[in-house]
Amino acid sequence: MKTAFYKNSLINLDILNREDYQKLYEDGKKGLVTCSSCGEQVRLYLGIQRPPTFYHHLDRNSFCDDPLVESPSGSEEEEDQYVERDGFRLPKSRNIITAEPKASYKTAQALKILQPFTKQKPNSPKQSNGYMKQLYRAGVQFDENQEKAVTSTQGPLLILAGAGSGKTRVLTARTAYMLVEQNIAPNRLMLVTFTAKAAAEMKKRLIGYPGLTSGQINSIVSGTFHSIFYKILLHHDRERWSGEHLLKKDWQREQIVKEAGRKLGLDDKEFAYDLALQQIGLWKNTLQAPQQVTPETAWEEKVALLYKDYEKVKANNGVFDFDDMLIGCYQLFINQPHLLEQYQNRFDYFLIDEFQDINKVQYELIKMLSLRTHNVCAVGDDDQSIYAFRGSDPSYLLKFEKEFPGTKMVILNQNYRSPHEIVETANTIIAANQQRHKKEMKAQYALSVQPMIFYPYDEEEEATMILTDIQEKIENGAKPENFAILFRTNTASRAVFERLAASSLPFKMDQDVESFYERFMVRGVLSFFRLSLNEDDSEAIKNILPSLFLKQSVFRDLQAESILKDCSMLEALSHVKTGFAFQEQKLKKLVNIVRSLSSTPPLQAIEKVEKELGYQDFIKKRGNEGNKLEKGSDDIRDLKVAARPFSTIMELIEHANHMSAMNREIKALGKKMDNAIILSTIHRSKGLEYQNVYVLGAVDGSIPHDFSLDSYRNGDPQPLEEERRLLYVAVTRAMERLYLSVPQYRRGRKANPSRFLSILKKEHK
Ligand SMILES: Nc1ncnc2c1ncn2[C@@H]1O[C@H](COP(=O)(O)OP(=O)(O)OP(=O)(O)O)[C@@H](O)[C@H]1O
Repeated sequence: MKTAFYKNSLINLDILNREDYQKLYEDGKKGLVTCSSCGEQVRLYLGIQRPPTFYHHLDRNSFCDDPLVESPSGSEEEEDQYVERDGFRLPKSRNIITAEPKASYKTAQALKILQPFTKQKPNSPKQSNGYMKQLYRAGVQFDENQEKAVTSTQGPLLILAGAGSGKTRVLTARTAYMLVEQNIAPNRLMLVTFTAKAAAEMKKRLIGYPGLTSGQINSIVSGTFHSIFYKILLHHDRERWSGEHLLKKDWQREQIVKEAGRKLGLDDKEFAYDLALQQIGLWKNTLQAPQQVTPETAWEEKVALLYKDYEKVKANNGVFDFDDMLIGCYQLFINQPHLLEQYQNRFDYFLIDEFQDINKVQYELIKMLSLRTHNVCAVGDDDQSIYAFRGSDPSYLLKFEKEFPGTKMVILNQNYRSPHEIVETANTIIAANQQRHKKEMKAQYALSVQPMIFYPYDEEEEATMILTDIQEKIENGAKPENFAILFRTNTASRAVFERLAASSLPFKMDQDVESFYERFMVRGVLSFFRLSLNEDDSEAIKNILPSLFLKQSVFRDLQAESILKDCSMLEALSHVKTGFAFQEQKLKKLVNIVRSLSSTPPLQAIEKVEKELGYQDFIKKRGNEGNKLEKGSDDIRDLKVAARPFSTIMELIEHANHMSAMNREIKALGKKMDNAIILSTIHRSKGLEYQNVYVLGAVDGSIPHDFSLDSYRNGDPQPLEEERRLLYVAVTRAMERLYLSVPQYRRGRKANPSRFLSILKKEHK
């Protein structure tokens, strides 16, 4: 059904502005839309599987005929036939207008897969015997290459394992094989994983393998680089490296750099200290001491000064951070060669997972420890290297054969996770990367269900369409834990979060994701709104000070002023003496502008804050502070999209409060929840698999991220290649179905489909 009654008018989906679909969808749920024929309540279907249509709420499968379409009278000008009502452009008459369709609905598209599926069973191992036979009998199968990777235990070995090719299976079987078949003492083996979770998963799998005792499994030296090397440090200097001296929390580290920043005259709330710490971590992980750093930008120059101070303060107070665990061990081995020798003799075999994400200090540690035996087994996939911003360097994987002479290489290219259609899509995407070992994944089966690209109008509709799709699938028997919604950066998940929070579906997300409305820039704008509603909101006053270029110490002056002059905190701003006539003048004008916000509709109010209260200038200034991943201006554009459904700032503030509370609640619940839809960044999804995967925002600027496009324009193609790998990682998480979302508008502007998808269309049409 294309037509319905809404706000006393007959509306037609083909003519309605596309941006109004979402509102119509929501009003349908409130019972405000009725059938054009029978008068029953109808709702708008906004999903992926079918084009938008009205359906009867009480009986979804019964549809009435649309009324006969009448031609518009030729005398009236087209525009005269419409009336604006509540921001909606509605036809004046109760007849349907058959004008040119204004909507640009684009039907979801199944990617046609050119390469037909040919069932090519991977070679079975020629003649497995000994422990391998036992594994087979226990139901753990291997193909020829997997078995080769398991049983080639002597000398350096590089296992290039594509996505879903069973590298976890191979690593665990190899460990078991060495212990049972080759009688290697478990404590001669070092097994390094990227996360503690992966190490636990490996142990869990090992317990299920034949011939192993839990005593043996527990004697293996396994864990992350940090956990293993920290134990070594503790063993040699328990006092210095005691856990109580560890800066466990980000805020502890931030406190030190902030203190250093104050000495440099940097503002606490204004300077991007989180990013500064990330940069310091990157320098540390690439073994660049403070005096060795060569800053490339003015921002890096400031961070380099903070780095110097940070290290000095830590040393003076006898505290250390996580990065120091690896650097400390590296220095221990360099300064005390006899200890290095001791550990070289202690370990015979090294198994390193996720080798593509190894950084310099980790690499150097393994290199020096394995000098005696060269028994290093590196497992990795250069196509899944996505942590360069943290100092990871896939070139260690690419140059492994050179660095470890006599390396044997095994390529695992059978994908056991996903059907042919998904594997082919992933192959096509990643083939465009220049810097990689060329390899093509082969699927084991085809599903005849193609990955889909769908085209929501914007982020809001994207969230609605995905939720509809999930609900449909759950009604057909799927479980919430079968779904993952993946995105490039956390801010991109706002609309999906809001839609899920309003539904009864269980979902969970990473613990460190702050609510969109708590983001620094967003909080700043909302604080102006809060002040317009309550002129004594002291939290809001504190939050707006940075954007007025006032120090936090001004807060105390304002408190005093408001008592002395018996005025509100907001009014007190007009009495602040900054010593700059221009600034004082601005503060005087500010009070009335802030007051006027309470009666301004949210979108205009945001613009007022930007233009009349100088927020745009503030963002521009902060934009120079080196943050290349998250721009303040993007947050404000996101806020405008989020604010669209609200007619007053009071409503918007209530919504923001509610969403922040939901964020805390979901995080608290999430820890205990296993059966839930997963909301995750692509980075965090690595190594995991889900039946149904939705990838948000497959548009330029999101994937690939804007900053990588900037780098590309400036002649550096590396970040763009990493972005392509990110899409590859996202796509290869899907075990059955994959949906790529290409919103037509993002952050209020027309968006272009991700350049990474153009090859799919070319190849697959
Ligand atoms: N030889 C095999 N036969 C059948 N199934 C297999 C085989 N090898 C691996 N699998 C299955 O394939 C899936 C993917 O394996 P695994 O999770 O070990 O892949 P991975 O290489 O670690 O993936 P990624 O790097 O993409 O995270 C798992 O469900 C695993 O049980």
